[in-house]
Amino acid sequence: MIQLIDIEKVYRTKTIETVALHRVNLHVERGEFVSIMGPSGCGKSTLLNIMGLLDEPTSGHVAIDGQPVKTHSDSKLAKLRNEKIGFVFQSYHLIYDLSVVDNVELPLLYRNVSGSDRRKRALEALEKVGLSARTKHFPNQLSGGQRQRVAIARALAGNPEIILADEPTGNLDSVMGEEIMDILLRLNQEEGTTIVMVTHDENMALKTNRLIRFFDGQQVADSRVLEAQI
Ligand SMILES: Nc1ncnc2c1ncn2[C@@H]1O[C@H](COP(=O)(O)OP(=O)(O)OP(=O)(O)O)[C@@H](O)[C@H]1O
Repeated sequence: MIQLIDIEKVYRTKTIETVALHRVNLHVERGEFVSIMGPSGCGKSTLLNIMGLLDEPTSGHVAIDGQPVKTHSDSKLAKLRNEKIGFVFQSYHLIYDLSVVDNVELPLLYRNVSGSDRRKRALEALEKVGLSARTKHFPNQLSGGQRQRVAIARALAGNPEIILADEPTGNLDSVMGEEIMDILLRLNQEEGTTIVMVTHDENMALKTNRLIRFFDGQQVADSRVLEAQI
């Protein structure tokens, strides 16, 4: 589904060159729930941004459904991102002046979905995350776990094939973190959504079906490769 081939990412400033990713080869298959772990600064967010077509590698290439995206125009990349990928971030990235349902509708505005259809899909997405009773609230009237559920509903409203989640439980206590994890597991198991999740929490990572560890910009372990060797 998403293939990273020989990815290298180097950040250059006037004085420093940082190799954030080095020779990364990774194929995320449809239906997988992959967790990515590794110490701070090892390149996890950089990896997720490249997978999500938010950033370009310095060399190597990304393919979605077997199609290399290297030669795509910015507008074609944006369309692909909007149609296939949902993003969930540690700090929710909600718009605090908009109600819950308006936040969830937002990505559909860019897809020319009619107003009534937008509302219907947003309400369906909010139902999936158990927030039907909070649609008219504003984000600052919600708990952290509820805000993250709004962010997941926003990702779901676009009906994405893949969700990329960067430490989705990082700001939450363990009970709320478990709730978010249960929602993601349900989406993966019942709806077949492919999920790639960066996490610092080993317990969360162990619930997913593939765990990849990074260190200094390189993959150092992949549970799927280990299983294949046993
Ligand atoms: N825009 C940038 N400019 C320069 N260096 C950067 C930039 N973004 C990231 N880096 C560097 O690239 C490396 C990887 O960063 P990245 O944010 O991907 O790590 P991470 O594993 O997600 O870290 P954390 O767990 O702390 O979020 C780090 O050394 C970081 O300082």
